Amino acid sequence: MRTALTIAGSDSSGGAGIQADIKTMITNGVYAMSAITALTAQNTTGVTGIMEVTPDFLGEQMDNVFTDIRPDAVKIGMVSSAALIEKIAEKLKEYQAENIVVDPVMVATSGAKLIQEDAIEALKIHLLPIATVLTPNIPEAEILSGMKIENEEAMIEAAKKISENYHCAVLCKGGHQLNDANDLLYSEGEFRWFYGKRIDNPNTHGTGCTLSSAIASNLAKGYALETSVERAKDYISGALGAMLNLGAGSGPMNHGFDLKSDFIEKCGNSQQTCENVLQRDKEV
Ligand SMILES: Nc1ncnc2c1ncn2[C@@H]1O[C@H](COP(=O)(O)OP(=O)(O)OP(=O)(O)O)[C@@H](O)[C@H]1O
Ligand SMILES: Cc1ncc(CO)c(N)n1
Repeated sequence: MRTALTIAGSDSSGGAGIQADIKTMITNGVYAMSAITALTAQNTTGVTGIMEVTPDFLGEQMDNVFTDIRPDAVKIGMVSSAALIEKIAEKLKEYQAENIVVDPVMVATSGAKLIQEDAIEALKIHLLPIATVLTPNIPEAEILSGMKIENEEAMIEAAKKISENYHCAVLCKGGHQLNDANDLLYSEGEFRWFYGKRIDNPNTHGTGCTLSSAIASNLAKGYALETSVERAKDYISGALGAMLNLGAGSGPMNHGFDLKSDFIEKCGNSQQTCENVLQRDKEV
């Protein structure tokens, strides 16, 4: 069985972070492991507290994982301090980790800040150059590129700039800001759009964590980057389209969505997408 490791923060309400990553990895057919960077006390309405682990303890978790069950892919989510980022980069290099997906988590869906200022610089210096693919949303891509993104042309320019500066592929997610859920992949000098129909669901807690973990799971299974992104888009459409409605704020998605019943009707996605997801389910 293929394996994946998530290095991220715990979300007590289970919709984002480590919990979303593990649910996604299991549903995408890989064995899931975790190295926790911080505990957060949060729910669908916001984050009330963050307790970080020490860099040494994070390193110890990674040592235990890599020296026993080697991950075929690694997903990195919330890492709030520069010292933790440096430790992750050191260990990933030491173990020559492959298929590294970096979700540069900066602000939660609820608006809470999840990264310290100096950590953004550390992210640029230490983590981006070893990433296989980086998955910023629009506000994160604006910070990493230093430019304003108000349309799809600017998205292309920013993704190209980040990719060239840090030598990694960049998937810039349109989900939050622009009209359609269209994401742009810039990789090795070429770009490709991944089109997604916007699903009218206000419960988007953990969409970024879920997408990046689904990409990592598919890379772990040996799919190429473009195919992994395609399959991850199908997965997020299914999980959002299942229309779970929990909590008083922006609620979590349903990872146990039932593809076989009313997926097409609820999700509203193309027949091709549904067939891709059904095929994926068969392989799992
Ligand atoms: N309403 C929606 N309908 C369809 N797809 C969506 C919707 N909202 C987000 N997505 C998709 O979900 C994925 C995650 O994108 P998003 O921009 O929401 O990430 P994020 O801002 O990093 O998430 P998070 O809030 O968890 O930090 C992308 O593929 C995006 O296109
Ligand atoms: C732990 C954690 N990671 C990431 C996010 C971003 O959605 C969140 N809300 N919480």
